Amino acid sequence: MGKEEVIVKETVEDVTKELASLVEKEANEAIQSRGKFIIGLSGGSLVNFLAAGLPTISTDWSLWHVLFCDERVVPFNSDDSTFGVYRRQLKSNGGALPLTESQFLCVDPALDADTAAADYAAKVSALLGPGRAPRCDLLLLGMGPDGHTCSLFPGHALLSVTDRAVAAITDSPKPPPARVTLTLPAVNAARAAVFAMAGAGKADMVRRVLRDREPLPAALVQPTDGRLVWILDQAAAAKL
Ligand SMILES: O=C(O)[C@H](O)[C@@H](O)[C@H](O)[C@H](O)COP(=O)(O)O
Repeated sequence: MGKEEVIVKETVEDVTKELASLVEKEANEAIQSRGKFIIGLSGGSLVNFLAAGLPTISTDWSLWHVLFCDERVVPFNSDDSTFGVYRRQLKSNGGALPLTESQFLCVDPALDADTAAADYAAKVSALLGPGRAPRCDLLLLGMGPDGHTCSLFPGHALLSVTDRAVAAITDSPKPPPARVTLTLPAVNAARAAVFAMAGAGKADMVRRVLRDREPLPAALVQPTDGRLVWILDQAAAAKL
């Protein structure tokens, strides 16, 4: 297992800054060593952290490739589409995120979930190489109130998938039901994985994962040869 760090900052603004500086460092190291930066994004409150933090960083944006740790199989103009949410950020305020749509590797919402997963898996291998454990430079993850991360839910059969990097789910307990997600082998192959979160609403689950070490999906994120970083505000860390 790689190295785990838990960073506790005072406020949500400090979480945003810490996350932005970590992304900047990882991006610039990846670009320096490998000529490109491959980052996996999630939805939820992470989008707000990134919309506030990314414009402050200094990097060669043209060398970024963005994929999704998971995505809902819904049209891009649906409020449930994670790409849709980021796309609105690209367009707002003259571009809150300094990236272009063509830099995103998207799950095709015109396909059914299984076909969309196969199509997304092909796009991921074209970028990262074949296999069940492609190596992203950085994955930014969220954690739901049940301890899920990506579309890996507690007790779900997808947690035992080890033979592929990408899988479909059509019975997600959290709507919408049809999604495409990276699997645990792909998540744990990352060079770095980061959970960033804030607020008292996260405190119980943060305790269950980080202190009690319950085998919830978020706790199964343990990059085998990479960094794991949790960035919390004081409210989210209150029960550690
Ligand atoms: O598709 C989903 O189920 C959500 O996008 C999910 O993955 C999200 O990251 C967590 O539920 C945390 O959400 P918050 O960051 O908004 O608390």
